[in-house]
Amino acid sequence: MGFNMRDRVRAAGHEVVGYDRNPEVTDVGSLAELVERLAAPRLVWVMVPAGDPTRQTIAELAELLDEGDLVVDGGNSRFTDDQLNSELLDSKGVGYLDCGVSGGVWGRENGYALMVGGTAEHVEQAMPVFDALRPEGPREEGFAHAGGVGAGHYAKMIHNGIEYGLMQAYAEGFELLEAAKVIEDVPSVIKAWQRGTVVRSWLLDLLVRALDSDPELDDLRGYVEDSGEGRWTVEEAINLAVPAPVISAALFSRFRSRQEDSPAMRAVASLRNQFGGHAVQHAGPTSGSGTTQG
Ligand SMILES: O=C(O)[C@H](O)[C@@H](O)[C@H](O)[C@H](O)COP(=O)(O)O
Repeated sequence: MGFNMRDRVRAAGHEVVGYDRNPEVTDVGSLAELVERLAAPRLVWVMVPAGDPTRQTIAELAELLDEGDLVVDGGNSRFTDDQLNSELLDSKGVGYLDCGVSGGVWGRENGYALMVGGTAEHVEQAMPVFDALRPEGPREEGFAHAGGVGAGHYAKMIHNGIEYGLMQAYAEGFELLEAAKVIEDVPSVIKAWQRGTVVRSWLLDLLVRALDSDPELDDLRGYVEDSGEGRWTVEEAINLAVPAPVISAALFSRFRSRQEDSPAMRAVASLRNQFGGHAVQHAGPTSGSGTTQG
């Protein structure tokens, strides 16, 4: 993603020096070299995996940068990391902004929506780069200064929680259409929702795109990873006592997708058999084929 963002910022006429551990895409051999190549005051955009990789990169930058420089963490860091990163850099006179970035692999062409946390002064310093990255059109439709340090990543976390819920709703609708005998052409129904309907959206457009090349989605296994944002959203819902049943269910559906078989459902089947003598299916080579009464 950083690679695409570099291209977009360059295309807007800015000097960009990129460092990546992959020698095929990097412009320089180290962070130290990157800092040397840029004239102060510098803006360093960190776009690495959340957690330790981001924390370590920022700690290294704190040693290399000069007073007046600015670091933007554009990764999907947890918002609670931002205060620590900001304090560390502040002790060296280096500014810090956290920036939630949405747009994925399409952002290079369409622009990236940006949600930023930090001081107004730092936001102003970085605005030429934000303007280069955000989608064309009114700034407020693809950019928000959401609040102080942490607000950008908080906004992105909630955005991603919503993303989980929306995807899950489309997915369940897809399965229901597939299961119904009365529907003869599932992709055409979903395609027809793209214009005029209440549920039209970019995610729906992407589902149509996926169905164009694989009408029953049977090239894929129903196995879904997560990279943290949905979990943090649910944790935050618990902390704030805000009911978030849709996002929670969407997160748990992903966990369920990774199980070959469900221990919980084995327990339910077993109990139903214990108290009511209801039929169960037995595991083993003939798994699923035999049922017995308790
Ligand atoms: O807005 C975006 O561009 C996406 O949300 C992007 O940030 C990424 O695709 C998600 O982080 C995936 O999140 P999960 O791995 O948790 O599904």
